[in-house]
Amino acid sequence: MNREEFLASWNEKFRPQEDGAQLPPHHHHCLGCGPDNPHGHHLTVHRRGEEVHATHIFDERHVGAPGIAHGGAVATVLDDLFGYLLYLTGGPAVTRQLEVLYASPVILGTTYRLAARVLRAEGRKLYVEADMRDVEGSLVASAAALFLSVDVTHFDQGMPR
Ligand SMILES: CCCCCCCCCCCC(=O)SCCNC(=O)CCNC(=O)[C@H](O)C(C)(C)COP(=O)(O)OP(=O)(O)OC[C@H]1O[C@@H](n2cnc3c(N)ncnc32)[C@H](O)[C@@H]1OP(=O)(O)O
Repeated sequence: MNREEFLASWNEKFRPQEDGAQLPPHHHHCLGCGPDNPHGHHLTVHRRGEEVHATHIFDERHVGAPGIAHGGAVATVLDDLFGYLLYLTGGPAVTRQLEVLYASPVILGTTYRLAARVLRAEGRKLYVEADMRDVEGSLVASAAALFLSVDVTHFDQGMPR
């Protein structure tokens, strides 16, 4: 994606989102949610009140120990889910710090439910938390992160030169 295409999608992505709405992917090749990334998680995320929710099944592409999701893949999904809170807070930000608690193994081929929320905002700082549970409601992982808001020039660093 070039800079012009990225900017063109900006206003559409950060418009107000109704409760219940499916939120747009960060971009089409995003590792967490891009529908066109063959290595990605293809997360589908909805607004639920002041939270964002997703249902996810990890597969063989995300394996760590046999039959168990790699911890980095779990962190990727939690981090990307945090990125959806930005549609509720109204502007782009990036992860400055991410902490993941792995409560029990995440089993491939199993359905998990994820939810994320903003704890507080202080200037550019956005403190967020998320949890991932099995269908019985038991916690398998949780995360806390600090996002820092950025302006569009931040993303120039990744654009083709
Ligand atoms: C279309 C969709 C697009 C939207 C894109 C969404 C995509 C979502 C994808 C999922 C999320 C990602 O993976 S994002 C990708 C991974 N993250 C990144 O690549 C970020 C790499 N890091 C950076 O570029 C930089 O470190 C920044 C921009 C995050 C921050 O740099 P900076 O702007 O210079 O900030 P800095 O001055 O250091 O700190 C700002 C303030 O925060 C405080 N601060 C800094 N760290 C901490 C800390 N750990 N705990 C408390 N406070 C802290 C500082 O003291 C300071 O406070 P004070 O003095 O002001 O009080």
